[in-house]
Amino acid sequence: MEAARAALEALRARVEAVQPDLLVAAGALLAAIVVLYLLFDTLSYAAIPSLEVPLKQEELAEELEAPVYTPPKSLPKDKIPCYDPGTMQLLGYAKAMTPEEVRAAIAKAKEASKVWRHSSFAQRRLLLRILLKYIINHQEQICRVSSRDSGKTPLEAVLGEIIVTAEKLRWLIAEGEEALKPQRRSAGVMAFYKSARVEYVPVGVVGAIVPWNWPFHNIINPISAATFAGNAIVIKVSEHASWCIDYYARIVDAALAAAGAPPGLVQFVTGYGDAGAALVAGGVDKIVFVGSTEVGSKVMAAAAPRVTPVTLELGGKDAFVVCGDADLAQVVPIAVKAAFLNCGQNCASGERYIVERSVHDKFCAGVAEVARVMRQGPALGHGPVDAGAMCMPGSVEKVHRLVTDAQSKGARVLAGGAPPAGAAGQFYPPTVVTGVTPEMAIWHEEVFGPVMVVVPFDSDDEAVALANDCEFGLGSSVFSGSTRRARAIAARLEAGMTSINDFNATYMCQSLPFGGVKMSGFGRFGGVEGLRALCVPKAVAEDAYPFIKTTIPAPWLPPVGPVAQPFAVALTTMFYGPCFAVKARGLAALLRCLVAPGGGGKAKAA
Ligand SMILES: NC(=O)c1ccc[n+]([C@@H]2O[C@H](COP(=O)([O-])OP(=O)(O)OC[C@H]3O[C@@H](n4cnc5c(N)ncnc54)[C@H](O)[C@@H]3O)[C@@H](O)[C@H]2O)c1
Repeated sequence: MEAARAALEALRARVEAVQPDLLVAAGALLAAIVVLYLLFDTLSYAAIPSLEVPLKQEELAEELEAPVYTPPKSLPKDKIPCYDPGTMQLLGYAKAMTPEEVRAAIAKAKEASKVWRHSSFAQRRLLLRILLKYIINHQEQICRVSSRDSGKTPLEAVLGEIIVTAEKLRWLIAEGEEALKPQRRSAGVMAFYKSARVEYVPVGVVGAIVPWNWPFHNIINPISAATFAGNAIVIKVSEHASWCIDYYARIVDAALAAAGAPPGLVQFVTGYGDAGAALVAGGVDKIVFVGSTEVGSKVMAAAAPRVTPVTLELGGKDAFVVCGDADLAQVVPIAVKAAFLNCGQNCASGERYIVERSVHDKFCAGVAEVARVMRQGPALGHGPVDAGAMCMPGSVEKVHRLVTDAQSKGARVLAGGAPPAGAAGQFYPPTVVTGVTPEMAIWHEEVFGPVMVVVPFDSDDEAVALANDCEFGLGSSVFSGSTRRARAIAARLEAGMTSINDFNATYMCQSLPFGGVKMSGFGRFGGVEGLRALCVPKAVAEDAYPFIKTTIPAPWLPPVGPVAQPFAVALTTMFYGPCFAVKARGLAALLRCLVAPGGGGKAKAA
């Protein structure tokens, strides 16, 4: 013991003697590594081309001087009126493209796709890096243009247009190639001498149809994934957010040119439903539709004659389950964001709040208090607001119809509940409704507006039943102080995505697939699955060893003899027999076949 202690003391003394030198050397090495890394990082950033995208006066202006727009009885066929939904000021007109023009755009994209499919991942990454650099350096501008066209507040624009887009680009740059690399697969038993793999081959031209709720993210999301997968893309934007596309298309075009991509790789289509229909029927190789369930089913039917594959990202009515043991101080602000972000105009918006009875009243009081103090107004030029305008004409009326229907059937409105009198823009206030029953339309219909519906539950089974009592199944959330309990509830929810103790956290993890079940659609967009869905998963098998190649066994060579089938049966038994004895029986039968008359191919000679 004494000897060990002495040895330890001696060792400590020796380490202490050299320690200062070692520390200095290690510190210097670390500093050198950090400096080198920072130098490399700065130089590689500087090497990414910076885009020059000229802006128009109205894209730069915080406040506009423009006439107020009064929607006409019938819309012009050849152009789309664009206006700021917060002030109703006319921004201008976008072209309503004809079906012929859409087909011409597809043809251009097809030509470009023939070149781009052979591009390297390094070139595709460069394209995304150029985009990311521009986006990060011009966030406020991109957001201002989105806010003006769609009514969202500048803060909401950063959250929904920029952050998720930046994360998507970062993920594709960091992990996209890994997801699309050929993947080795097992060759099986009878093909033991083969090497098998899946190659992810670009489909060609992706046709994407997107809604208006996040006009920047909704275009960069499919453009980045489609081009990274080696495709061209024709993207049909919504007639309710077409003004901003002029600027966003200039960004994309400049990035394509700087990355050396073929002209025509990304084509924008502005127009009404007929332009979308022309895109679906126009011979694209894959359709990604993001929009309502009603139009999504039409798109699916229209894609059927050409058997064009479709991914459908449709409506949602997310359940937000709050257990009695959840931390309400954490939950209430998240619940408010989940319901009211972008005026609730999100496919994955919290709509149905299912709250354990023990905390139901406290939860309602908390969210209603926040909803009541939220200021609403035009997004730009009038000081900060917490909620902006609703983008689509008719949305305010639709939301109000659902709220008043519920009220007339006994529901209670704790906050909001009526559009502000005399407001120039399309506003509906953050609204909290309780006492909702399944007889009310608001329990079933997608509101797509700033309305939080709260219902109580008494047992976890009831919470799950309430959450699943819905035609949609896109996102969902469960909050509980017990992770085990939250996971158990989450596992039973009929939804494509679930966040535990958070809302929509799955979307911040861009490696995850995005999509729903039931009437929320099928197929996945985003993540590894979404990226691969923009490719043909081509199966390839080849000889694994140069000295073994496939030959047709002699008994099977025509004209076949009587042992041809017994030989096949024996071979099957030998390879797939469930135990060694059965396999041995197969081998014995195989040998018998080979020595039988005609077994060595003599039948042919005969
Ligand atoms: N699941 C998701 O990822 C997701 C994301 C955002 C929005 N949404 C859903 O989108 C809906 C709101 O968006 P919207 O009102 O723009 O949806 P929408 O279905 O009315 O329109 C979507 C797009 O389809 C086009 N279109 C219309 N008729 C068409 C046709 N016959 N053929 C082809 N295209 C046609 C429109 O011009 C528009 O560009 C909500 O239901 C929302 O839940 C879903």
